[in-house]
Amino acid sequence: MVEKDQKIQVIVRKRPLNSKEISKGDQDILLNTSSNTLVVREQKLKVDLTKFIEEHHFTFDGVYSEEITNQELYNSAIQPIVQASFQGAKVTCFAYGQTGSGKTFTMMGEDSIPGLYLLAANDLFYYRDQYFRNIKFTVSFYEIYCGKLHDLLNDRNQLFAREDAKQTVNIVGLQNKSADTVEALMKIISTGMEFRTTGQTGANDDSSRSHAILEINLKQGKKVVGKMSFIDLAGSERGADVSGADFKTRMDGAEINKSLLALKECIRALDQEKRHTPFRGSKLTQVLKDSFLGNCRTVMIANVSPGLLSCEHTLNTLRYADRVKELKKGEKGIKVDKLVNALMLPRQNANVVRYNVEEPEEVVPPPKPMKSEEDSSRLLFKKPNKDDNKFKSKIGLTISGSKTTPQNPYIAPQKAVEKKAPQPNLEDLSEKHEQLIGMILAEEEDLINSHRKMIDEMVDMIKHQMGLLGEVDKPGSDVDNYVRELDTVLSIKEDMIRGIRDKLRVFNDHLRQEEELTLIFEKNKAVMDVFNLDNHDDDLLQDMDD
Ligand SMILES: Nc1ncnc2c1ncn2[C@@H]1O[C@H](COP(=O)(O)OP(=O)(O)OP(=O)(O)O)[C@@H](O)[C@H]1O
Repeated sequence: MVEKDQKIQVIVRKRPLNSKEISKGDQDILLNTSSNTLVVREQKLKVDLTKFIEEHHFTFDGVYSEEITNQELYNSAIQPIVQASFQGAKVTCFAYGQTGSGKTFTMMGEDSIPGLYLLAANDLFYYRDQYFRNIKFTVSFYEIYCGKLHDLLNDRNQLFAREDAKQTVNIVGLQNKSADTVEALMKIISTGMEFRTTGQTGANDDSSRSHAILEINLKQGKKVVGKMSFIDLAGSERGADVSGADFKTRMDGAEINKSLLALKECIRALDQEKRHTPFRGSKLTQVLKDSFLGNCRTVMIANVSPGLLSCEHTLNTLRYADRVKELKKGEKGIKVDKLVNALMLPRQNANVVRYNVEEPEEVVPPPKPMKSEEDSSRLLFKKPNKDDNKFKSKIGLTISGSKTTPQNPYIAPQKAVEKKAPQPNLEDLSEKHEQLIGMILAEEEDLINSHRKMIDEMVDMIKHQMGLLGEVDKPGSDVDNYVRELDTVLSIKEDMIRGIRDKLRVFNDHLRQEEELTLIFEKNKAVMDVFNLDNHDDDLLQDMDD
């Protein structure tokens, strides 16, 4: 399916809908249109609440549907690089994607279904036994969690990456275990998997917050003559996890984000044969430096969930994978499907197509309101109190000389509405006003809580920075790490301040709007009261006319 000797391949693997998703009524929104193209059918709502589908078209080196087995995926995309590792190449296979998109299923397999680890192990030993009897295998397995290295084959001991004078990155103290049989190799891997981080919360899904790096070295004597690495990357959605509950979660999310961005940049640099590759951008790319230099081959598997409910994450994964490798000119033919062409639907941009949905679709969440615009449309008035006449005296009414009474007392005088949209129904608006007040109260509470939380996080941040300074002051310290962490801390600080400022601004805007609208309301109500009185109090109107 994919070209055998490409240096970099980016492929997509779609998993089937699972029973939970099916029982929730989730729908498959991914369409394999060919062996290397995929369409995401995103359901959206227009401002007028009509539904439409936006199609996003992608092209990769290979797109594997839910029917493709691990074995078929392996034969097509991974076996060629396993073979290349016997020709001196450093080969790397990345699994990228949202939590639950099938990375572990692909890498480890499940029950009696073998994953890529086992399939590759079988072949490594097979080729060795057939053609390269003098080669031995050693294995290391470690993870990067919160920017720190932990040895999965040695009790999760912390490890340190050091760059030597030749700028080779060495991981000091990393265990390298020999594996003489497939079974021994698999045993080492499953031991390492058990050590994968469960994090402070003890939740298993915390493994999705770490990158796991499995390296199988092909050795002739002491010399490494080839290398095969499998990298199970942190859940792609974790990078966006910067609004987490505490400073540590934010740091962690920011670190994952940074490492995934740096990885993308490094692979792009490799693809475009750039002279500079930004390895130092993250701990992940720093330790993988060797795998990006010289004779190397990389396969990135972007795992995606098929359901509508995962649409946003799926699009993020595909966009990331799409940018990892820009297919060369001519390779990226955009195929707009025939139905869409037949409908003469407008193309929004290179790979996005939209059309209306005729049948009512289910599960379409409404778009998030745009803060400034939407909120102002909710501007609300107090419920009119028919007995409340105090405005009459407060407001100087300017009603035209006529005594004609409007049919509907809720309509303000003609003069007032001439240049404006029709007047709102005061009953409705007063109800909405109550909602605005509710919103303001909730915003106030949120603002105060956020401020309190910011102060707590600032304290954590200061402690962290003191630790960082303590580390960098030590002789032979990891300055790259210091620079990266400082950068992360500062950007978290900026985000935090920006976040709270935004809340403050919105809160202030709402307060102001509420004041203005109450005033407008009072004027309207006063007018209304006058018209109500008109039926009963000719003397008053006469007074006002006068
Ligand atoms: N290709 C597939 N065929 C059948 N089932 C699959 C496939 N891919 C994934 N699944 C199922 O989907 C579920 C989630 O997959 P998996 O645990 O591999 O996701 P993950 O990306 O590794 O998530 P995490 O980051 O939480 O470890 C599992 O129950 C798995 O059995």
